[in-house]
Order: sequence, then C-alpha cells, then structure tokens
Amino acid sequence: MAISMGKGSVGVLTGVFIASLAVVVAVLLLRTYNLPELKVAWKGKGAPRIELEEDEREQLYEALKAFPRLFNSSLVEYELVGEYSHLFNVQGSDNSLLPYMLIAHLDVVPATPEGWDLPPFSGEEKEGYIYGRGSLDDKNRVIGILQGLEFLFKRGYKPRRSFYIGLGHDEEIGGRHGAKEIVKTLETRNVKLEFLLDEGFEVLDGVIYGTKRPIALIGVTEKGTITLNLTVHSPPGHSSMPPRESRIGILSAALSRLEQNPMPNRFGKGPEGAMFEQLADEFYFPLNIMMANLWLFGPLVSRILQRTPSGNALVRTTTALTIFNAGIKSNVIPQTARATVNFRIHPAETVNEVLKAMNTTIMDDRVIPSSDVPFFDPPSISPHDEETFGYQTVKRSITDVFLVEPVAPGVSIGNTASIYKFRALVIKDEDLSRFHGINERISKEGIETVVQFYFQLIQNSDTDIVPVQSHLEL
Ligand SMILES: CCCCCCCC/C=C\CCCCCCCC(=O)NCC(=O)O
Ligand SMILES: [Zn+2]
Ligand SMILES: [Zn+2]
Repeated sequence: MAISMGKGSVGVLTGVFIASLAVVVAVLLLRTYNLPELKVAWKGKGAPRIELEEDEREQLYEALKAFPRLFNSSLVEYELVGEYSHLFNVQGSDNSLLPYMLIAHLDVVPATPEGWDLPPFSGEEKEGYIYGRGSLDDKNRVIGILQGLEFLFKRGYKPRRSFYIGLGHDEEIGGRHGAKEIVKTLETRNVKLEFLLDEGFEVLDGVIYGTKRPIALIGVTEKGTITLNLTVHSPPGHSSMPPRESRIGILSAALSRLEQNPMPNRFGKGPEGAMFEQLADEFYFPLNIMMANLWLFGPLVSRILQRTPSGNALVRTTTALTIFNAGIKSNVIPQTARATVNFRIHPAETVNEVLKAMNTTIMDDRVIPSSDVPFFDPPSISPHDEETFGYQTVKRSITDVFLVEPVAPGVSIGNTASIYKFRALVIKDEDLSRFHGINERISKEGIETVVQFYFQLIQNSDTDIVPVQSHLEL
C-alpha cells in the first residue's frame, strides 16, 4: 500500500496504519541508520518517502553543484575515468550482497538559441520550469543521484549494499571514452553487478494514445542502431557546365527513396506486443478489447500506432536523415555530397537485415556507405520476472515515489546500453519534442521528484529480499 499524506482519506490512512504497524516497527528496528528528521509519508514495507525541507529545496535549486558530504564521506571512493567521466564506489556494510550501479551522463546534444523561450545554456527559470539543454536528458539524473545520496548522508545513512555511480561525458556520441572506460575499469576489478539503471522510459502521462491514466514504463531492452554516412564523389567543375546528374541530386534521390520506403511495420513481432497486451486494461473502450486481442486486432493497432512519431518508433525500424553536407560556392559543382542516416532497429530485425534492405532501396553504386561508429543489434531482454531483485526494486521505488500504477516493462526507443532504463520524470505528449529539441525544461517539482526517486531507490536496494509490489488504492 502506498499512500501520500493528504491524498488518501483519513479512514484509509488509519486502516493502513494499523495494518502496517507490525511491519513498520520491524522495518524500523532492522534499519541500520536513523532518519530522525524525516516527515514520513509511510509506504508499507518500502523505505520512507523523502519530503524535502525548505532549506533543502533552496539548496537544491541554488547550489546543485555542491555535494560536500558525498565527496567527504569515508564510505565513498571517487575517481576520474577517461579524463572527464566520474566513478563513485559507495561502500556498503554487507559484502555478501552484489553491488548495483546507477549511471547517467553529463554531456548534451548541441543547441542554438533559436526557438527557445529562454537561452538553452542559461538554466533560467520561467513559470516554475527550469529551461536548459540537458534538463531532461540527462542532467536531472546526474543531480538526482548525487543530491539523493547527499541528503541520505545528511541523515546519517550507511548503506548495507554497495553501489557504483558512473557519470559519463560522451554518451551522446556513443560513450567510447566514458562509459566504455568505466566498464573496463570495473571489469579489471572483476566487479559483478546485481543490476544497472540508466535513462530510458519515464512515467508517461497521456503519451500512449487512449490510455486512462499515467503509465510508468521501465525499459528492459532497446532498439538497435546503425549510423551510416552516405557519400557521392566525383571531380568538381564549373557550374556553367553542370553534369546531367549532380552529386547533390544523386544523393538526394537516394535519401528520398530511403524516406519514402520505410522498413516494414513489425508490431507484435518483438516484446512491444506483450507490453500492450499487459496494459490492455489501461485503455479506454474499444482499445482495451483490441489490445487484449492482438491476435485479431494487431494489424489495426499497428496502423493506429504508426500515425505518431513515438508510436511509429515502437512498431518499426526507423530511418532518420540527420545530416546533409554539400557544396562550397554557388558557382562550383561540389566534389562531394555527404549525408548521415540514423536507423533505430526494431527488436525483430538485425543490423544485417537493415543494411540489406537499405542497399536494395538505394540501388545505386555511386552512393558509398561508410561509418565511424559501431552498429548494434537490439540487445536481449533483461530479466523482469517476479523474482528479479533489480527490476522489482526499481518498480517498487517508482510506485513509492510517483504513486502510479501500472509499472510495466517496455522497449526503449533511445539507446542507453543498460540493463534497466527509467528516468524519474512525468512526461506528457507535448514534452516528447523537447528531447534533443527546443525548450527542453524541467519543472521545480520534477527535479525534486528525481531526487526523491534516488533517495528511495538507494534505500530500497539495501536488502536481499525481492520487494513485494504495493497496490495503490486509486
Ligand atoms: C505508443 C508510443 C509510446 C512511445 C513512448 C515513447 C516515450 C519516449 C519518451 C522520451 C523519448 C526520449 C528518447 C529516449 C532518449 C534515450 C537517451 C538518448 O538520447 N540516447 C542516445 C540516443 O539514443 O541517441
Ligand atoms: Zn541521454
Ligand atoms: Zn540524448
């Protein structure tokens, strides 16, 4: 039972309080640290939910950079990896428990001020929102993890289960020097992890068409990826004597064929089918009947989904034309035209299948593909059954903090290469375009909730018992 003070009725609270009393006392006695100043909004068997004090709120908004307790704690070993990435090892008291790891990234994709209500690197606030590139992706998680731990240390916390925090500096360009070096460092130390949590899905409020209430999704797998450069070369010349077909024309035609001939809709051939079936009751009529009977309505549902960019991303391998370069002067025929195409591979397809389909679609030897980043097939599905400690602990922490049901496994459409993928954010449909887009922003309540989530998750991980899932009285 998860209850927020002030949300449930007094009667329900009293009943729950009495029913949970024995458990509460037992949990309190078993805790190895004190949380004296917490105002507890009690959550059954889970850890108490943090309510920030006024001065903490000030500290959070004004000076998020400073984490004095974290950096001075004898329980924390800190090191710089790959020159700019950060690795923290937080020592727990019980070495029989496998450590877990929280990862986030410090780097961001570029942004120019055009179209933004406030400059993208200002961090300025307007009407309760903090604007800035990285506010959603992924600085809120960097801050949430560090500040959550800082507030725990402030309360005298000593973890039972050890954990690592990895903060990468080059995730948006593949993580070759940050995440990869962190992995190498841990491998040389023979570190085995219980679970690993990174960014990915969120609490989706109205994002999935036809749903009755917010739904939290934990990514348990993700799409694969191919990033290719397509180049057309030939000698330059005077624009007064143009060739019948220019490099720009040849490349543009090839790109247009790629865009006009998308990869097939594979809805139901990957784990996304099971996700929708599991969530069937969350949809309004008649979608609920359709989701529960995908063997019959699958083709129709797949056509509904592909109408929006986010739904389309779930049902097929997507083809995104992201960079185009050609030409240096208005009266010079360019020597080279070059474009970049980014494919996100549906779990039912592979890198080889997509490359083959692309060649068939382009069908032009003058367009030369090359790449400087590795390709990835969609990874295997991370365990998420009732016995899986990591998944169930993340799930329980989501329910504790967001007071939402359901929490379900999903296929992340972005790449994070982690085991579980969840951002402690409530995302509405209008927010989707803010990721890597304009007016990226986070509400003040939003950043507070991120801190609460990690505060909760770190404490909930301090056991060897797979958590019981709470059921909300909604
Ligand atoms: C019926 C449709 C449901 C789909 C819901 C999609 C909701 C997705 C929410 C946010 C999208 C953000 C993209 C994910 C970002 C992943 C991190 C990232 O940028 N990694 C690098 C990369 O993928 O290039
Ligand atoms: Zn990111
Ligand atoms: Zn990103």
